[in-house]
Amino acid sequence: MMRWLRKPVQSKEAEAPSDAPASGPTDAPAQPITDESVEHAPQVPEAKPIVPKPKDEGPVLIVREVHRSFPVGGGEIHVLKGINMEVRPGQLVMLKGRSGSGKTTLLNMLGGLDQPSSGEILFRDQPLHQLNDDKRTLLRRNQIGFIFQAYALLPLLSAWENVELSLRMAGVPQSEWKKRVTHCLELVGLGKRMFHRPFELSGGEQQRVAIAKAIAHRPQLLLADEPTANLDSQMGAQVMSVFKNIIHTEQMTICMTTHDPTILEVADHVYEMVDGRFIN
Ligand SMILES: Nc1ncnc2c1ncn2[C@@H]1O[C@H](COP(=O)(O)OP(=O)(O)OP(=O)(O)O)[C@@H](O)[C@H]1O
Repeated sequence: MMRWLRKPVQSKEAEAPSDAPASGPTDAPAQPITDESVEHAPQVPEAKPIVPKPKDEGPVLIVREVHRSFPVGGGEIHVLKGINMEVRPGQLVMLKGRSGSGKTTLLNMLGGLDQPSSGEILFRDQPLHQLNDDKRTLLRRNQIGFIFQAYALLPLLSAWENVELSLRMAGVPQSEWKKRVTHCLELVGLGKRMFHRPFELSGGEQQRVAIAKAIAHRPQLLLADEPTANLDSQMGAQVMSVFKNIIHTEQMTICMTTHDPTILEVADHVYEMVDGRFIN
């Protein structure tokens, strides 16, 4: 479901690119997942760390007593009811819970797409809950990557062009595009599919293009809303394998929502949400 689109929040990602260069680690050598290895991947393959986990310099995200209510009709619906959590560098954190429990509402706030009714969200010590729209847009553009259940690729552009577009939007200098696009597509195992358009790719391959697109500008934090929901179990396992690989090679931190109990075992931490609260 295109859940992010129905929320009354604004993304300015489509506006003119910022001049600020993307920050983050320099290209670590890609540990390519070849098309062959990905296609024959076991359930959830172990990622081989080729560089150490990112140095733990304190939490990437701190969430304190977050509440979120929405006006509905003449009243109000209280969706998040006092969320506390912490995400540390290099972690893969999952939010699990039934439909309607509030996972997407929380993920939107972690990415600065929406703001809490009360409470605090610190992203690398920056108070997301206090930043205005323009500052949150800039922070998202440079430091956060998003992956949606429905891939969100531009259908007329090739995999290459889709990833390149994200570098253009983030204001990354053009001289870096070729190397970075190649690196990201190889990293997700699509070195041989770079010039295919979305309709020429399988669902799993399209999701991997979406991942390459989301990480191209080297965000510190990658947020994914049900990234495996449209995929069969083998393709879902491939996506999880790519996530583990990205954490090690790109020094990123990932927070995702899921319904799928079969992928929970690869998480470093699972928060279970019931009716707007964590029960663990
Ligand atoms: N903008 C909004 N206005 C009113 N209600 C909203 C709004 N956004 C979310 N809600 C409500 O908040 C509740 C939680 O929604 P949310 O999308 O966060 O759940 P979820 O756990 O992500 O569900 P799913 O697994 O189906 O994606 C739902 O009852 C939903 O209708």
